[in-house]
Order: sequence, then structure tokens, then C-alpha cells
Amino acid sequence: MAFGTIRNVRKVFSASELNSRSAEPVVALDDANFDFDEGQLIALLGPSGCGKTTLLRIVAGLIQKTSGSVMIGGREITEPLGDYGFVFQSPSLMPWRSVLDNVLFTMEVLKRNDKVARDRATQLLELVGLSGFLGARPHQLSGGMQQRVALCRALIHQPKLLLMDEPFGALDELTRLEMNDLLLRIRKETGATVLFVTHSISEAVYVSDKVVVFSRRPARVATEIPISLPYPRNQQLRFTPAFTKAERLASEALGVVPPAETGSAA
Ligand SMILES: Nc1ncnc2c1ncn2[C@@H]1O[C@H](COP(=O)(O)OP(=O)(O)OP(=O)(O)O)[C@@H](O)[C@H]1O
Repeated sequence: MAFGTIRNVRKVFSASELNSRSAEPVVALDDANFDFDEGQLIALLGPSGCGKTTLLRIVAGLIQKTSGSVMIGGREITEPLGDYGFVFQSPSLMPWRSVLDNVLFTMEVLKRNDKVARDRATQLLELVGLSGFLGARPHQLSGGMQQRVALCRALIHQPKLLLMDEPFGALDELTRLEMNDLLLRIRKETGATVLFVTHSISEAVYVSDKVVVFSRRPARVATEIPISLPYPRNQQLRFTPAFTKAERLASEALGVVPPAETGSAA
């Protein structure tokens, strides 16, 4: 059985949730379906406003779905679980805390801020190339470095599932490419299962085992594209026929380009 199953998930934001008497209900998700295995990295790709963040928040147990089922590791998700990690577009670090103490914040909340936690935080920060910045404050770091800290903070408690919502969307192109490689390396080291929301077709193909493409709101899964590019991946893969073909399939599903006459070939 799959580690994660998203079945017929529908979410309607009612007028009361919209805090307005006059507003029409908003159908954010309509019958979203897909599965994923433990250790997989799944990219969720779709037009702006199609409900990707809403789906992540439902998977996280932060909001209730209107109908359908979300099972993670054999449990139906109805409330927030402690064993998830989150990375958002903004790193949201605490400015008064050092890099190390920002990473350890999760462990403080979980009351597990012991030597083991500190050693792991130090190892993670080393893995992302920040071993020289343990005592630095967030304002002394670049945007990419801050996002590396946020990644370590999300992984410090060895979460069952890592949820990433456009984590590299605010970074410049070069830093973004570096972060894609870093994510692949971290994921290999930690074995984390990841749901990764992005607007970038190229990024989705590069980092994932499968791209789930959503239609316009109300979102349904338009198609699932298995990515069988080899590991370890490197930037040269972006210029291979297999990569271009996957990008083309995703672009077709998004309606960016018409379907190729053969139905799939790049
Ligand atoms: N708390 C909320 N209350 C009411 N409506 C909401 C709420 N959260 C999201 N929505 C609506 O649900 C729809 C989907 O929003 P969502 O943020 O999930 O889309 P998205 O695909 O993540 O967008 P983007 O890619 O631009 O970040 C939007 O129309 C949004 O206005």
C-alpha cells in the first residue's frame, strides 16, 4: 500500500470561512487524487490559485477537507501531527536567535532540545554548507542561506513527511538551481518523503520522482508524470531529451503548449 493516498479530496471555503456574509463559497479543490511512496519526492505543479497550498494544509491537518480522504503512513489525517516538517517561500526565521538556535526551535517546542538534537542541528547545518555560521543572526545571511536554515529547522526532528510550499520561489535563478541540488542531496542523506509545491516546470521535473499537475481552480489532478531521470542528478540533465520530454508533458497538461501530434514526444 502507498505511504500517502489522497482520495477524492474536495475543499470548499464557505462564506463563514471567508469572513463575509455576501461572499460566494470558493471551491478550492475538486476531487484531487494521487498516491506516493515512502522516500519519494512529489512535485505539485499548477496554475496560481488552483489549490496547491490548500492541499498541503489539508495534508498537514491544519485545515479540514470538505470531503475525501488523506492517509499518511496508514493514518487518516484529521488534525495536525507533530512529525511533519514545513518549509515556506519565506524562511520566517527569528531575527534575535542565532542560526543554530533557529534550527533548534522545533526541538524546544517538542521538549527534546538535548545534546543529540544539538549534534544533529550542527550536522545538518554542515550538510547545507553553513557550519561557519552557527552563531550568526539571520540578517547576516543571504536569502538562499536563510532558506537553508529553514530547511534544517524543518528536518531537525526527522519528520515523517516534509511539506515544501514554493520554498525557492523568492530566490534568484542561480541560487534556486543550487538549492535544487541541495534538496536532492539532503533528501538522499535523510530519506525524507517530500511534497513540493512549485510554479516552475523545470524545477518540478529536476527534483522529483513524480510531477502531479493540477488543473485550474477548482483543482483536479490533470496528469501524473513519473520522472525516471537517473540519480545522482546534475544540471546537465536539463539539456537531455528525457528532461525536455517531461517538461513538454507538464507544459501540455498545464495548457502552455498544445499536445504534440504524436501525443507525447518532445
Ligand atoms: N483560508 C481561506 N479562506 C478562503 N479562501 C481561501 C483560503 N485559502 C485559500 N483560499 C482560496 O482557495 C483558492 C486556492 O488557494 P491556494 O492558496 O490553495 O492556491 P495555490 O495553488 O497555492 O496558489 P498560488 O500558486 O498562487 O500560491 C484561492 O481561490 C484562494 O482564494
